[in-house]
Amino acid sequence: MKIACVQMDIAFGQPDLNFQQAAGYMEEAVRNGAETIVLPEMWNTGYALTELEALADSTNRTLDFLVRFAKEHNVNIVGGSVSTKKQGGFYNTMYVVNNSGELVSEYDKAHRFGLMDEHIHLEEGSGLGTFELDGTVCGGVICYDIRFPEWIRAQALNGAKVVFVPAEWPEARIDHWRILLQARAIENQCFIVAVNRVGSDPKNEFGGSSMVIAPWGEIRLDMQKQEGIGYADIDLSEVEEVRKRIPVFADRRDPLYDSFKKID
Ligand SMILES: NC(=O)CCC(=O)C(=O)O
Repeated sequence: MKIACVQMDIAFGQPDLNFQQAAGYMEEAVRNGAETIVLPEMWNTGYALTELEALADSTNRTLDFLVRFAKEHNVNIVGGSVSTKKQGGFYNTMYVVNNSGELVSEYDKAHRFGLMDEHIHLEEGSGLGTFELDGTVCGGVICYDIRFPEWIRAQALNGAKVVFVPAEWPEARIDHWRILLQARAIENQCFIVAVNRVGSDPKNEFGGSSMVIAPWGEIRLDMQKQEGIGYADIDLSEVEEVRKRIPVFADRRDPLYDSFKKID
């Protein structure tokens, strides 16, 4: 699977500009042979959370755009995430469209990040976010979700061999980002494909460092703070190989963990 990570800047509260930018990067990725394109978190509006009533996608604009592009170019798209308006309120939503133009996942961010006011403006999702691309079970989580190891584990236990992580992660905590992603790859013995934005908004400067991490923990792509597209080829047989070498999944002891589960 040749993956293209789009580490873009995002214009604050300007969806039209962001759609234009994303389309440009996606066309470049296709020209360079990408089979799967990955976008960052909230790429339509950025964290313009107080303006969601006017700006959040309530018309399927994103989905139509991704479906059309995927079909026309025969490419999978992990559509980062966008702000959406649905019944019940606003969400931080990841759409995944396969290379036939079929929507294979619509995942709403499960854990809201208080330091960026998500708990005030957004609803939380409750779906798992696993899906299939080219016959491989994949997972998708969004940014702050990676601080919850049990959440990524749930995806791995449901078969995910590649977990995609779009983000808007500030530079101030970029060391957490790097370490958490590497830990999630090693403990779940899966590929992690993580795409963060660069640039800044009125409150934060963002740290880039989009990465592709192999199941043994090696960093195969590290974009640091460079704006643009990074590419990595991933060989899915590595997942089986690592899981055979150290059979973490076979050695797990669910009944033991359950017996010590703290009930509030
Ligand atoms: N957009 C986010 O979820 C940011 C998460 C973050 O910065 C963190 O430290 O966690």
